Amino acid sequence: MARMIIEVRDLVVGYGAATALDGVSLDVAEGEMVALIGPNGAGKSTLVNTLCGILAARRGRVRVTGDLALVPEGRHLFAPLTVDDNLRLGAWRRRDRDTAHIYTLLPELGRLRDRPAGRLSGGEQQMVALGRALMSRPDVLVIDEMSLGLAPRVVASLAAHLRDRNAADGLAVLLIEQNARLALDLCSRAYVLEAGRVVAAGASAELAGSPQVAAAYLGLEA
Ligand SMILES: Nc1ncnc2c1ncn2[C@@H]1O[C@H](COP(=O)(O)OP(=O)(O)OP(=O)(O)O)[C@@H](O)[C@H]1O
Repeated sequence: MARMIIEVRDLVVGYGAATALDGVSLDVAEGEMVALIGPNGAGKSTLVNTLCGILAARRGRVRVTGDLALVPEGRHLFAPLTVDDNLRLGAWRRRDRDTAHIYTLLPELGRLRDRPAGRLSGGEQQMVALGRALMSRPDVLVIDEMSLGLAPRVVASLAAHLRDRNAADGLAVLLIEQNARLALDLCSRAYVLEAGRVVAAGASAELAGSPQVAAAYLGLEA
């Protein structure tokens, strides 16, 4: 059986009197690409912050076995620093901060390496955020709203890079997306989170074929 990289069991997380995650269980195995979809306010960011240790569980547990890197919503690049310097920051915990392999993996970044990150397009910035996360040579990437505000062509190219890293290096991915079509295309399994609870989970192909998911997330008639 594949080793689990992320294991979330019966997780309860809240803010003050409010409960944002109410008994969530979710797994990502080694080399697996898993999607988490859900509407605004479902609890997706709360889960990301709990996985990263920013928020504490009130009940249940979160276990991450291996190195996790986050591609955060909104990218959070250092605008005045060059692309190359932003990439280096992704390896701040490592002795090896050589960026050469990132330009091989993501060739689009090569011609941008000396440009300030703040003067790049949204798509270029997202590519830098992905490269920065890959700098730590993680076992699993948690990607929060990768496609937000980006043109379909850019999204397709980011998705192709993720597929390549998954196929070539066994990189596991937890893709948190409002773009359900992208998430279900790219990932083999998916969870649907609504109001802090997992309301559906399973193979992406099965979820995409379910009338409820199709109607709520894919814009198709139930
Ligand atoms: N700092 C906070 N204090 C109080 N309540 C919060 C806080 N952050 C989030 N919440 C609430 O927790 C619930 C889950 O929010 P969360 O941001 O995790 O959802 P989300 O799925 O990431 O939404 P979005 O897609 O809009 O980013 C929501 O009801 C939200 O209002």
